[in-house]
Amino acid sequence: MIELALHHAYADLELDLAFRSDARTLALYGDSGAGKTSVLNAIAGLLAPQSGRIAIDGDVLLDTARGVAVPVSRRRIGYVFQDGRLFPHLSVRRNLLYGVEGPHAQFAMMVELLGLGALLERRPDSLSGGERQRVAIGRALLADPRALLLDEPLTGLHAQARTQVLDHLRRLKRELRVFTVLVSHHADEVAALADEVVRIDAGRVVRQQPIAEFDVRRAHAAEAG
Ligand SMILES: Nc1ncnc2c1ncn2[C@@H]1O[C@H](COP(=O)(O)OP(=O)(O)OP(=O)(O)O)[C@@H](O)[C@H]1O
Repeated sequence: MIELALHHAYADLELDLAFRSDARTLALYGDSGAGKTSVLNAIAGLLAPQSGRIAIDGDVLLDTARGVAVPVSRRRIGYVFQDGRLFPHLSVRRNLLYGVEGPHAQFAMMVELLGLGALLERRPDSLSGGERQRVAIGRALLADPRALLLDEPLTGLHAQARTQVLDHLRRLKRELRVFTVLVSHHADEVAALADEVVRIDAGRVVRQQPIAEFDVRRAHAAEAG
C-alpha cells in the first residue's frame, strides 16, 4: 500500500497531489510535463519535495512535518529509467549483479523470467533497446526492492520490442508480485499492466480509478488529439 502527499513548486509547475492505493501495479498516467516523473523521483528520494509524506506498506520514507527523509540508499526502491542506464563497461551478468552481495538465489529465476540467458556475457552497447530495458528491470528487481518504479519503460522501443518487454513485465507481475508504480502516457500500456490508474494533470490528481473503469479507447482518442 502506498500513501503519498506532496507539495513542490518548480518555476513552471506546482505539484500538489495526494493519493493512496492498495493496487499491486499502480499507473501514473498523464500528459508530458504533468509531473509524473517528479512523483517517482520523490518516492526514490531523488527529489526532496518542499513538503510531503510518503509511506509504502506502512514504512515512512518521507515525512517533512516530522523531519523524516530516509536516504536514497536505504529506501530499497528499484528504479528503471526510460533509457535503461546500464553500466557500459560491465557485462550483462555484472550489470545484473551490481550492488547484490554474495550469491543471489533469485539470479537464475530472473534470467529465465526476463529471457536473458544468451546475453549474460555481452556488453550493453551490443544489445537492442528492448534487451537493455529487460536487463535494467532485472537489475532493479535483484536488489529486492520494496517498490519497482518504471518510468515510461517502453518509450523509444519499436513495436516488436515493446510487445516483448510488455510480455515480460506481465510475467514478472504474475510471478513476483512486487509493488510497482508505472509512469506512462500511453493508455494501452496502462491497460495492459496496471490494476489502478491515477490520472495526473498539471501537477494535480484529477482522477483515480480501478483499471476496470479505465476507458482505453477514450484515453487513446484524447492522446491522439
Ligand atoms: N529539476 C527541475 N527543475 C525545474 N522544473 C522542473 C524540474 N523537473 C521538473 N520540472 C517541471 O515539472 C514539469 C513536470 O516534469 P515531470 O518530468 O515530473 O513530468 P512528467 O509528467 O514525467 O513528464 P514527461 O513525461 O515529459 O517526463 C516540467 O515540465 C517542468 O516544468
